[in-house]
Amino acid sequence: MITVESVSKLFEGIPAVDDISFQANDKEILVLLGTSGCGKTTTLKMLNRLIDADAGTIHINGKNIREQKVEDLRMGMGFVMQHSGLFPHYTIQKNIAVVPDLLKWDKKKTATRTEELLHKLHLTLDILDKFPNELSGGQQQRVGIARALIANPPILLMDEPFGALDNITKADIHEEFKSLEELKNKTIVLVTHDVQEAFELGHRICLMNQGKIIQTGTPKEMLYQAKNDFVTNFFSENRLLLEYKTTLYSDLKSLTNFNNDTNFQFSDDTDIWTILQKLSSDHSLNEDYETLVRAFNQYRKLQML
Ligand SMILES: Nc1ncnc2c1ncn2[C@@H]1O[C@H](COP(=O)(O)OP(=O)(O)OP(=O)(O)O)[C@@H](O)[C@H]1O
Repeated sequence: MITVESVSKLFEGIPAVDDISFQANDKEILVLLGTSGCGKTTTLKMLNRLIDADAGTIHINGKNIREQKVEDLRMGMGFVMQHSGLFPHYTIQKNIAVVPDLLKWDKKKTATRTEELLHKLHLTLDILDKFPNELSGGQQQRVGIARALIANPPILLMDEPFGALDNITKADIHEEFKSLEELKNKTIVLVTHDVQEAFELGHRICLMNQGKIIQTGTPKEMLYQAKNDFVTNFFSENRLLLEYKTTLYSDLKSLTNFNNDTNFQFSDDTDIWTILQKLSSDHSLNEDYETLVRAFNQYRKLQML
């Protein structure tokens, strides 16, 4: 568990991060969300002491990060940097082997683990002898993730890990990311300015503005229990889509007017957006589509009461 308490950071007297507190629970994906310059990256870098906080404390599993060696701290954390952060003059193989080399792994162990990760991340072995600029943006970002995961750290810090991808590629990668076994037991703090990404990946979201955390909560809490107008306005542009994506089939099943006789073949944790997309691709399912939309609208009304 990561516990951040009353942490601040000033650059040239100006607060970049201003008295923030939050917790990232074990095995959750906590997203730091906000517009450019609001202090997300500074916050992330304070967790692994790439930047030292000026005030406040950060504990990881109960240990103050100031009271341990920086190298030890960082060995327990993978860091995926903005724009992949690969060393341009290193081959992919060398880029991935940075941490194993520091840990003095033998060559065979590094090669085996590298191959395992490339396979899991759907990368082919032929990229190992290439340089980063010979790979697509998506491939580079996957290599960045492989590099961060190689020594299987319990914590993963990710700074705009999918930032260079277009929206269609992003949506595919989000799905894949969520289903990666390798990530399931990790505590992940992920920085993004992309609202949809925050909603698709985050178990909880810290919404930041001007160095402060305005609200922390689940995606649903952000939508239906917004703390103030800033939060409401931040999500207003995509609101309907976000509501579809955060509402699950199980939420609607409990509604009294939901026609459960219809033979919906969806699991309880499927979101309504996904179900509507599937139903809309088949005209014979028009009635099911209508039933679902009616139930969704009733659910929305109840949430907003
Ligand atoms: N090394 C630095 N020196 C001076 N000012 C800095 C430094 N690093 C960050 N800042 C300033 O601190 C503020 C927060 O920056 P930070 O990079 O944390 O924001 P961010 O939310 O991650 O933005 P982005 O999404 O654009 O990376 C900004 O005003 C930035 O200009």
